[in-house]
Amino acid sequence: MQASAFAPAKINLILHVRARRADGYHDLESLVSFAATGDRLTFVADSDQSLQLTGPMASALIDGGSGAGNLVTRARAVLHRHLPDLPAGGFILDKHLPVASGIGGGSADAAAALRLLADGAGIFPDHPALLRAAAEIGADVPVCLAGRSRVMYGTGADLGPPLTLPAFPALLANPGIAVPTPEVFRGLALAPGARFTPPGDMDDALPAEPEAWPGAHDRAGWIARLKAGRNDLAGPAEAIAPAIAVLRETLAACPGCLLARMSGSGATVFALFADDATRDAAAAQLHARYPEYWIAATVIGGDAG
Ligand SMILES: C[C@](O)(CO)[C@H](O)COP(=O)(O)OP(=O)(O)OC[C@H]1O[C@@H](n2ccc(N)nc2=O)[C@H](O)[C@@H]1O
Ligand SMILES: Nc1ncnc2c1ncn2[C@@H]1O[C@H](COP(=O)(O)OP(=O)(O)OP(=O)(O)O)[C@@H](O)[C@H]1O
Repeated sequence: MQASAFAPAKINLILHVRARRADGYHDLESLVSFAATGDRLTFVADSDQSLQLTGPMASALIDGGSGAGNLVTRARAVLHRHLPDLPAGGFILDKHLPVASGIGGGSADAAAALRLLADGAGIFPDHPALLRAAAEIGADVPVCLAGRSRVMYGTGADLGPPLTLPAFPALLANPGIAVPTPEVFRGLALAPGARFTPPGDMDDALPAEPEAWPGAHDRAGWIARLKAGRNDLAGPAEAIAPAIAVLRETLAACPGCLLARMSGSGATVFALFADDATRDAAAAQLHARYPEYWIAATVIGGDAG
């Protein structure tokens, strides 16, 4: 028996930092959505428990990525502690997303592994053991488990209800510069327990309820709402890697671009476009200017999450 699951890129459309906690982690509020671009994870029942890697980004993972440090292997080990009766088998990870790039590829892979193992064990994906395991594996794994657009709170374990966004033609672009997540958070320079002060000290709370957000077909409403938000990690990430700001500004200046913003702790920048034609023209322009960058023409929101 073989089963496969898509592991889509996670996009932080808005990411507001709230405070630095006593344990050093930062409380966040983030509107998260998903792209139609991602990795693919296949579970091969009854084969050995190995992890094989294929795909253009497989070599970006340390040690070939197939060791215990891979989040797919870790997901299995953590879930096994919660649910001892898991199906035997191995995984094949077809890796397409750039590693450590702010679009949660590892988290998406871990979430896909949890879904496949739960399915093989005849367990529903909303089983509490799955949610507990997800939160234990990493901050972005709970939101990746269902892969639906929603607001996430705290360090990622508290999730609002699913939201429906229009499907936006989009580009994802990564300059190939590693910006380590801990260093980006450190760049905020918040003391333990200190609150983050938003620009102008505005009330920028992100509501959870769908009624508080624009309707599923209100494209202009969504863009206005997204523009009113920020990614508070962009400043520190761009200080570490100024190429991110150049990329963001280049995308924002492309005809038809509605919004360009960094995702997560970077360095990937996403850009939403008015239509497929302007997106594809921007992709061609970007590729000509930065042939070494990873660029994916995709869709964010809609059916993709
Ligand atoms: C920035 C986001 O991508 C937003 O979706 C995530 O919160 C980051 O999630 P992640 O990559 O899974 O991060 P983790 O591996 O859990 O954390 C790496 C390091 O970043 C810092 N960190 C991370 C998340 C958070 N809310 N506050 C933090 O201060 C901590 O120093 C932590 O040790
Ligand atoms: N299957 C995997 N895919 C990607 N990274 C993995 C995987 N397994 C382990 N890792 C490790 O996890 C770390 C984070 O990788 P990932 O690609 O999820 O980061 P990210 O895109 O910055 O995520 P986030 O947006 O959650 O911060 C990297 O250091 C990487 O080596």
